[in-house]
Amino acid sequence: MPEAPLDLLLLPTWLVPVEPAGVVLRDHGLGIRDGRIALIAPRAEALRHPATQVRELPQCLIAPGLINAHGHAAMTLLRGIADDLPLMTWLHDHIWPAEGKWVDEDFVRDGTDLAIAEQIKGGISCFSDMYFYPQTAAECVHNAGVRAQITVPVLDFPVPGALNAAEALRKGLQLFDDLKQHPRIRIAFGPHAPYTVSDDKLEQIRVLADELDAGIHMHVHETAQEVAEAVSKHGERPLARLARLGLLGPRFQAIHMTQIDDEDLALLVEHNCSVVHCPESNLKLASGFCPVERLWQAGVNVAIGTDGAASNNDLDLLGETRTAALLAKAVAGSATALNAHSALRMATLNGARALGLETQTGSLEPGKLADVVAFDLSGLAQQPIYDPISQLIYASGRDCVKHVWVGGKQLLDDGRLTRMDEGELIAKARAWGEKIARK
Ligand SMILES: CSC[C@H]1O[C@@H](n2cnc3c(O)ncnc32)[C@H](O)[C@@H]1O
Ligand SMILES: [Zn+2]
Repeated sequence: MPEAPLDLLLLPTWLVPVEPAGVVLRDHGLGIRDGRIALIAPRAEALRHPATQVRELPQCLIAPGLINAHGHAAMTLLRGIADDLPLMTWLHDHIWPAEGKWVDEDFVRDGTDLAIAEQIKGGISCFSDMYFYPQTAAECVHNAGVRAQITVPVLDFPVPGALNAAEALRKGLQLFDDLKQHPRIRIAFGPHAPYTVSDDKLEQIRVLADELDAGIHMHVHETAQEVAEAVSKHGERPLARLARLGLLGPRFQAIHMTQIDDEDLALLVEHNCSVVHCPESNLKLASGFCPVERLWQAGVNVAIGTDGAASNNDLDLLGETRTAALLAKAVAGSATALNAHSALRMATLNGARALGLETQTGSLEPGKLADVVAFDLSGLAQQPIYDPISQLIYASGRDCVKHVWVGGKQLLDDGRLTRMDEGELIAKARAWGEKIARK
């Protein structure tokens, strides 16, 4: 039977599949059919395949869509509200009071839409979210066409949208049920941090996550103070406590991990956990430095996240990847640590692996979902091009992002959002800013 035509054939100058590692294909085509990558072949061969639409992308590099493995999407509406403070002052004296006062479903809807738009414009095709009213965030993701892991937030105290952890889990389980067949949304558990979630709730989450084969996404070892306080209160480091409670495993996503001793590293390796590195949030809150090179050499899967816009203050994963590559060298004391190719892998395939999506996305391989970003490297600041990946990571900003496809659907076309109204998003964000600033 003759092959069905491709829906779309992309013809970039450079194609970076990420897997196999280190490969840059020049003058190749990528064909998309039914939302998946159907073909990767040299240009002349690719052109022999009938295609409904052919898109020439001269001087563009196509890569897997970037994956922001940790954030709090709706916090875009709190961007810049409390800068230049350490984590606990920032959280206790500013962020939690502001969230208590302002966060409702409308806040989450408008803030999440803003975050999704910013992320798509920055080449992000998939993100992880830990915030209140996860059902509202899921609606935003559904409508926007992007891919996401939405986590069910669990804390020991009342939060917007849930009077207690039992209510948060009840609503969360409903969300698991409602969205179990969703093609772009994966629900996971989001116990906030070891210092805000008690053992009984963590044990409950372990049982539920095992039953549902779900991810567990948690801030862990964000600061030295967190670890020191846990040791003095409970005589145990937080990661060791999580191991004792049975939470660690390949579905466990440890966010931050700026403090890692030999036993911590052994636990991460033994349980095959992922670490999500958020270098800019760690720098801004002076939280500490994640030893990325040490983790990488030990075989731990390290992904990258921006964290929320109130501690970063942008959702620019390309910029975050550059920061990660530069910081890894300083922390390791070695300029060979985390080269540009490895950094791009962290921002794509390792993110997919952390979120349990590595068979579906994170690299450009036939059969995978067509989550693709096209970066325009034709600008003055990118010349000359010896190694396009070096140019992308070390010399390019998110203004180079030209097109984004998620599951073969184009969400960004020549820098313009195809499904979201940028003017409306800006107007809503300004209205929130004015309302919050007045009080
Ligand atoms: C459970 S909803 C998310 C909760 O986490 C807060 N938050 C944002 N950034 C951080 C961070 O770096 N460490 C700890 N907690 C953080 C956010 O404001 C929400 O309250
Ligand atoms: Zn966070």
